[in-house]
Amino acid sequence: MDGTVVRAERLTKRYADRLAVDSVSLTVRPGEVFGFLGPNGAGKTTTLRMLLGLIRPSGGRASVLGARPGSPAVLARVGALVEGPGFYPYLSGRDNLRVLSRYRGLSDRAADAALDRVGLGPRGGDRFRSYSLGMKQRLGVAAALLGDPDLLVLDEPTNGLDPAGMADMRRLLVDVAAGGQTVLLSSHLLAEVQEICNRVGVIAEGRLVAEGTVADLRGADALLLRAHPLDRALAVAMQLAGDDAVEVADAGLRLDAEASLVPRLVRELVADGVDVLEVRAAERSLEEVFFQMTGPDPGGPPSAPTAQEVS
Ligand SMILES: Nc1ncnc2c1ncn2[C@@H]1O[C@H](COP(=O)(O)OP(=O)(O)OP(=O)(O)O)[C@@H](O)[C@H]1O
Repeated sequence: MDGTVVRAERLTKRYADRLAVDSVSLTVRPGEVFGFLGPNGAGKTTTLRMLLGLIRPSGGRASVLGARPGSPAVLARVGALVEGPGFYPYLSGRDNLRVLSRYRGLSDRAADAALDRVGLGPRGGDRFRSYSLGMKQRLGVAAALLGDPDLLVLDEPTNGLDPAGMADMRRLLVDVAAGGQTVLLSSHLLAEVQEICNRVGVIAEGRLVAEGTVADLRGADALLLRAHPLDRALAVAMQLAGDDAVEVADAGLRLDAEASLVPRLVRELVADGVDVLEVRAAERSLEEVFFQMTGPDPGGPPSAPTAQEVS
């Protein structure tokens, strides 16, 4: 393995004339929580299914833990929650896990350990059908954790959970990664990804539009300048930061430049007779970035969404 847990290269899936996944390349590194973020129908599940060897790509290739997705050596080291797991409603959570555990040649102890790991130990004797949605979802993660896999692949693990259930799930996943396991999860919830993921891949209409850390994607190195008169300030700013690095925004200027430019910028503005009213670092929220990248006019000004959910 070359230091990556998952490597997808131009992975593509076509259904008739629909390109569900269009040439997606990404890497997931050991021990990280990688968030695969995109609106409904963007191609997240299809990509995860290809990485698990559940469906065959129409093009491109992928390796998981250094081998072909779905190969027996890989399957033993990957735990997944992609389609809702089929649990027996009349069996207890513990017995459900023991069934799965035996099926995979593991001991009952492995099942009990996984149950404890997701905090369901005390309710392990209750029937599955009496579980809340959050508990069912946690049991699904416990099933994926059976046998301590090196990689956990989870499709929308917090889908349908209430805020407390979501917070529980987030804690659990951060805890899993802290123990050294790698987590690849998909989500359409920005806040969630922002909170728990080390790195993010953003997918829209089948295409990966960005990959990087949350800080990378936000592009923290920008400055907002309010000054008068604005046209003179614009000329000075362009001279210093470059023509393409300055745009008019929010009744001022936005410069793609590092904070180290501020003293020189202010000096030159003042020397040119410009009144400097405000200079500050601009940090875009991941939400703004997301809408900018996935919206109908990529690269245009972001809309101003207020909801945390993007679909
Ligand atoms: N078996 C299939 N046959 C035909 N089209 C499919 C099939 N599976 C997925 N698609 C289409 O591929 C596109 C991507 O679907 P996918 O389920 O991967 O998206 P997603 O990002 O996981 O969305 P969601 O968050 O709604 O699950 C959609 O347009 C979907 O209708």
